[in-house]
Amino acid sequence: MRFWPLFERPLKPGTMLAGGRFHIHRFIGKGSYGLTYIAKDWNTGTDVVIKQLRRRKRHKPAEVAYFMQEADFLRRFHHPSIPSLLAVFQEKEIPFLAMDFVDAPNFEELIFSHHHTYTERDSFLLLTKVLHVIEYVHSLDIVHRDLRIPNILWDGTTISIIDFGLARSLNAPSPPVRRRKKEHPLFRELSVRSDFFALGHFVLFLLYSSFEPSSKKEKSWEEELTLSPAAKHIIRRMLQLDQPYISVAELKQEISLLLKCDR
Ligand SMILES: Nc1ncnc2c1ncn2[C@@H]1O[C@H](COP(=O)(O)OP(=O)(O)OP(=O)(O)O)[C@@H](O)[C@H]1O
Repeated sequence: MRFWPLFERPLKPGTMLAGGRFHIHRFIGKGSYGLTYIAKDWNTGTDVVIKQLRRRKRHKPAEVAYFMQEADFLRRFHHPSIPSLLAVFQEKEIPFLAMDFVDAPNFEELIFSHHHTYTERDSFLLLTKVLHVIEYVHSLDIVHRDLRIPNILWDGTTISIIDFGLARSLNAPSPPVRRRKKEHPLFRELSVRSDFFALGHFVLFLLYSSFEPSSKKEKSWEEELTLSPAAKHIIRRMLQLDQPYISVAELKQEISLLLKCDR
């Protein structure tokens, strides 16, 4: 059996990939599947994101299939809020994929580093923008299954959705569902409901950004947040505490009523 060190050293800045087309600028993060970099694409002169499968995963067919599936989905999408796939290639038998770089902060950074705060109205307006993108994804019978705040980017004008590594097709066989330890099973369900469940948490993160605790006692979001009855109703349905939504259209309709009443 081959032994691979647990810590895999990222490629150095200046490394050339794909026959010199991509030039690594910097390493930006490590996901469960591999390593991510910002690079320059010499074909266009623009910055791109390059994902590299971990070396020890390259001989595991399921891991390679997961990795290639993200490339497949990105190839199928044609949407201004989803990065386009630029290339898929191998270097020394390790698969890589290159996609557009989205130059915008994600909501984890906006809330916890930039300390942005969002009212109920702001939160549901932003949720509507995210839902426009997710409606497109669902129209292709694909569910994202990882709509956490680090994967939703906002430059003040455009929402972008990244990281389709856990996305699945609803009508084609896909690699088995894999669940990370401690995560709620409803996050990974093979159904559009998993995206509504995740976006219920997304909207709660936005709403909690302006929350000032008045006591040390931990309470539920319904007790802590001051929300309109319509907002509570929508979040309860997204979190499947009440009847789950069956489509983005149904959810968007309830949000648009809330936003009309709120004017
Ligand atoms: N197209 C992109 N444009 C801009 N930043 C990106 C893009 N794709 C990924 N990133 C950023 O690269 C970093 C690493 O992302 P990646 O998806 O590889 O890992 P992760 O999301 O941290 O891990 P995991 O997928 O295991 O949850 C993150 O900070 C992410 O925001």
